[in-house]
Amino acid sequence: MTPDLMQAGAAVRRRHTEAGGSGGREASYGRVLAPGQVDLTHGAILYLDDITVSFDGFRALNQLSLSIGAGELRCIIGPNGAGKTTLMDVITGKTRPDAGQAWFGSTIDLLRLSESRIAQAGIGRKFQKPTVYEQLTVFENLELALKADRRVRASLWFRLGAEQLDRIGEVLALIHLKDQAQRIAGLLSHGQKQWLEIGMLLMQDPQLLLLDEPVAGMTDEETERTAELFLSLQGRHSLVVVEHDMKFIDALTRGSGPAKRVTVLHEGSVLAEGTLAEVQANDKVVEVYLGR
Ligand SMILES: Nc1ncnc2c1ncn2[C@@H]1O[C@H](COP(=O)(O)OP(=O)(O)OP(=O)(O)O)[C@@H](O)[C@H]1O
Repeated sequence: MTPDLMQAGAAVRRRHTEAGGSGGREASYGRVLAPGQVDLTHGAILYLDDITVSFDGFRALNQLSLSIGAGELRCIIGPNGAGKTTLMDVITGKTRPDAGQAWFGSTIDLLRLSESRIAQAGIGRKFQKPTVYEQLTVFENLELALKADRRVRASLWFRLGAEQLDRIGEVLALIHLKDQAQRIAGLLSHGQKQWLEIGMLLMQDPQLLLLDEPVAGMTDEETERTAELFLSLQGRHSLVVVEHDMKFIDALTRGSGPAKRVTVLHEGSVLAEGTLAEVQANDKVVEVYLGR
């Protein structure tokens, strides 16, 4: 972690202690119980510092440090075995690192939380394969995702109100499935199933979305529409997209809004970071990845 961010984080925790909280890691843990409250005072939604993960002595992640800004859309690329999936696993609590720190905002210590707490805190993950409920309609899938949200369950006793119906309508429009709301999900194309699953994640309004190879198996047109969808989400959500498809990365990083950064992983560490053009022009990147 950069010294200024470390100091800033420590100051926030100190202020909390002085205000009567328990302070330190316990304070971070306590904050997770108030969903939706991620401290973005310092601009970063995710901060990983010096993360190492070993499997039988092999370092899948090797002192990896990474910072994602609030509202940012970040692409992560890297050759097979670079550590991309392991990185996602650390962020979501599936894999515990041997060393390092992982913060969600300035105050939520991810290494202290279970996988389900991390999801509740506002980190949603989309795996490569869509896992929608094939027998249910598109609408019912979204409805179920909404009901899986503890906040909604507690307040609505499982009955959808106007606000929730509006939210489902909004997400249906975002994922280009408004006309398909009553269609059985099993009949959707592969790309549409992927969008539906992204929609299901969106129903829970995660602040950080992790997307693992979201366009694998999509047609060119579906890939293009997925890029549009992600670009429309930036700002409201922060997105980390792991992808091999360079055309898709190109579409994402060319889109409107602030310049998008691409991070290149290699052998468990960050090899390069910059705009797509910058990393493509980087000799080390060409050697280990793009030139293969
Ligand atoms: N549970 C595990 N046990 C042993 N080795 C593992 C385990 N998980 C990952 N690895 C190894 O760690 C390295 C990084 O794997 P990881 O799956 O994170 O890479 P990746 O960048 O996602 O690769 P790909 O693009 O092929 O999905 C690989 O060499 C992999 O074989």
